Parts: sequence; C-alpha cells; structure tokens
Amino acid sequence: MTETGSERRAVVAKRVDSGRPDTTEIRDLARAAGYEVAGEVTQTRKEDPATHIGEGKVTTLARTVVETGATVVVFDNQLGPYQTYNIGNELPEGVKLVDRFRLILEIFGQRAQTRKAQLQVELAELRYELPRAEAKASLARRDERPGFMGLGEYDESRERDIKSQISRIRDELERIEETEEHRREQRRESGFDLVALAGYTNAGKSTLLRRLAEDVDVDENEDLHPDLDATAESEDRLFTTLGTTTRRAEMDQRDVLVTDTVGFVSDLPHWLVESFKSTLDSVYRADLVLLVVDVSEPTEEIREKLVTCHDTLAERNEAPIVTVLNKIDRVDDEEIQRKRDALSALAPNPVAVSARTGERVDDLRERIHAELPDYERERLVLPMTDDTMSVVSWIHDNAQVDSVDYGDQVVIEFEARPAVVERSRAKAGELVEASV
Ligand SMILES: Nc1nc2c(ncn2[C@@H]2O[C@H](COP(=O)(O)OP(=O)(O)OP(=O)(O)O)[C@@H](O)[C@H]2O)c(=O)[nH]1
Repeated sequence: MTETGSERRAVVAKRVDSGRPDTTEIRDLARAAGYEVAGEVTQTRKEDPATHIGEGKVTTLARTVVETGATVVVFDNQLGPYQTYNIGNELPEGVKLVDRFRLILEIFGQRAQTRKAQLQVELAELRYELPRAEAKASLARRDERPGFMGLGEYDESRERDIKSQISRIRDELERIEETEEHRREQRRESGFDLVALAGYTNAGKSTLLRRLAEDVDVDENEDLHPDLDATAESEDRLFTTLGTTTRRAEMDQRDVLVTDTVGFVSDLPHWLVESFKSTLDSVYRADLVLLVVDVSEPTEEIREKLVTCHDTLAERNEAPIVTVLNKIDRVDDEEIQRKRDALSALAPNPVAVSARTGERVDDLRERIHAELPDYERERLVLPMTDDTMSVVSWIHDNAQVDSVDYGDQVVIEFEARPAVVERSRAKAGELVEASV
C-alpha cells in the first residue's frame, strides 16, 4: 500500500515557543503515512505571523528539501492559510506542505477499509475544509468590488456544498450505526459478553486482542466478522486499527467477543475526534472496557493518557473499566510497582501483562471473567412439541446447561446471561402456547 523511496520522502518541521522541539511523534506519524523521513528542521521562537518559523528558517527548510530530494514537508504545527502560502512560495515547485491534521487524515484515509471508516474520513476532511471555505467566502465578499466577477458567490456555493455533503454522510453513518447496534443486541442475546479494548494508539490493543482470541479457531472468527480483517495484523505503526475489529475469545467457558477500537491520539482537534466518535460506540455498549496503556512510557505520560481516556469514556460509558498495564516485558518489576502506586487513583487495581509474550495474560482472563455481569440460574419446564428439541439445542448453544430431564415434559436447568434467560423464557412460552 505504501510506496517508499524518493516519491514518499519527507522533511519534518516543528516550531515550539520555548525549550527543545521533540519530533518523535511527528516522525512516527509521517512513517505511519508511508513516508521516509529524510530530514528535519526545528525552530524555537514565537510564532511568526507570516512564515510561522521565520524567514531564515524557511530558507533552511527549502535547502533541506532540495538536499534530501523530499517531495513533502510535514509540519507538526497548524499553519494558517497565509503562512502556508508564504512557505509554499519558497519551496521548490511541486513540494507539498502538510500539517499535522492533514497528515493524520491521510493515514486514516489509507487505513479506512470499511464503508463506515471511509465515511468517517470523508466527514473529517469536510469538517477540516468547512471553516477554510467559510473564511475564503468572507474574504472574497470583503474584497468584492462592483463590476468584478462574484468570487464570493463561488465560495459560498462551495460552503453550501460542503454542508450538504456533511449532512448526507451523517445520515448514512446513522443508518450504519443502527445496523451495528442491532448486531450487538443479537450477539448479546445469543450469549456473548462484549468486551471492548480502548486506549491510545500503539498501546498494544490489537496484539492483546489476538492474544485473548488465540485459542479460538480463526475460521470461527472470520464468520463472526465478515466485514473485517480477522487476522488483525499489527505492525509497528500507528493506527493499525481504524474502525473496529471483533474476535471471539473464551474466558472460562464464557463466550466473549472482544472488540478493538481506533486508538486515541494526543492533541487531536475537536472536529477530528467528533468524526470518529461513533467508533467508540462499541466501547460505550460493552459489558466491560479494558483500557490499555503502555507501561514502558513515563509515568506522567501514562497519567495524561489515562485522564483523557477516562474523560472521553465518562461521557457515555457505564461499564466497569479495567486498566491493563501492557508491555511488562520492557520494564522490571520494581518499575511496574512504582507506576502502579503512582497511578493508583486513576487506575485502581490494574492488571499488568505482556500482550507480546503472553506473560500474565491468564490473570487478565480471570479478571475479565470476574468483572463480567453475573449469570442467572434458570429452570424451565418445556412441553413436548415438535419444536421442543430446537429450543433445547438453542439453550445448549447459548447457556451453560447443568441438567436436562426428558420425560413427558423436558426440564432443563442452566445458567446464562440475563438476556439469554429472558429469550429462553419467551421461547418456552411459545412452546406452551403451541401445545394448547
Ligand atoms: N515489547 C512489547 N511490545 C508490544 C506489546 N504489545 C504490543 N507491542 C508492540 O507495540 C506495537 C503496537 O501494538 P498494536 O497492538 O498495533 O497497538 P494498538 O494499540 O492496536 O495500536 P493502534 O492500532 O494504532 O491503535 C507493536 O509493535 C506491537 O508489537 C508487549 O506486550 N510488549
């Protein structure tokens, strides 16, 4: 999917008001978009209104671009339209200027595999464009002179166009979401507990998903989710998961569906988060949320990420949240304990695992089992009709059956999720009705 080589060679640029600019994240993002990072230019100074990094630095930037043969400059800062224009003028012809948000959109666009993800990317792009089109329209209106061609009119129509596209996409997304909700309900009724993975990008969610689902046949998983990649490949790149991937896992005889969601990213603008919000639906509707963090990161960074995740989840989530400290293979026990203590207010009683090596993943399974809603016990007496056996086998499929006695009637005792018990009662009721 990604080309490498000179066509995808980038120079990264970053300005900070004070201190030393750190380009680690923007480099990772650039690589995630398939660019080879060939150079960097950084600047510490107050923002220059005309060129953002100052005239001298723009010259350095242009030189670096020529020297490295880059075709793209990736700015970690957000550039205004005027700054973009001025910097662009100094760069060799054909060199593209991309800011952080455009870059993230580019990555999302490349990874969007499902219709829903594609629509979300489209929506995010339109939301990015809308304020720019509005600004252009108002500038054009201001500059309009009598006798001139109505430039303002053109931009106003673009603005209207964007707005109508946004509302069309929203409608379609809403329909998709209704279908998904219906599917979740069906899964719940058929005895699955729903567990969702949440957390920042690169925390190890996809790896953990594979680890939790490893005992279950992949074919089964493919059937469960025909629209998604059942192998859930995880590469050392950001955002391997765009949209959701669901796989089946077994926790102590309970059937669990584990869903991986798009990772959080720091400093995302509101409009972007908004566009991907519905990706979190599976988190909000889950029976249990596993909030995954990378324990090898500095404590303060983990803390900030936990706060953001909790704030976002708190909007609608009602399920219990278990924090998973992942990547314990990278740190020693003493450090894990120190971080556990430091984070105890935000993450009480976390589970520490290594998704990569599988170390202590069984502890996590036990914990998941313990946190899931209790099963209800039920005893049903079914009249003997033509359909009785199909009801018995449905209960077998969806519950843990303790005993079945066949006589004139069938007496079945089982344990199951409340929703399954309810469905069983309804089915038993139908049999009774049919038998009289
Ligand atoms: N050392 C170590 N690396 C891990 C562990 N778990 C995951 N990783 C690595 O961390 C990187 C990111 O893992 P993913 O599973 O793709 O992370 P993710 O949270 O799904 O990321 P997004 O899809 O971007 O949201 C990969 O290189 C994994 O191999 C772990 O327990 N230990």
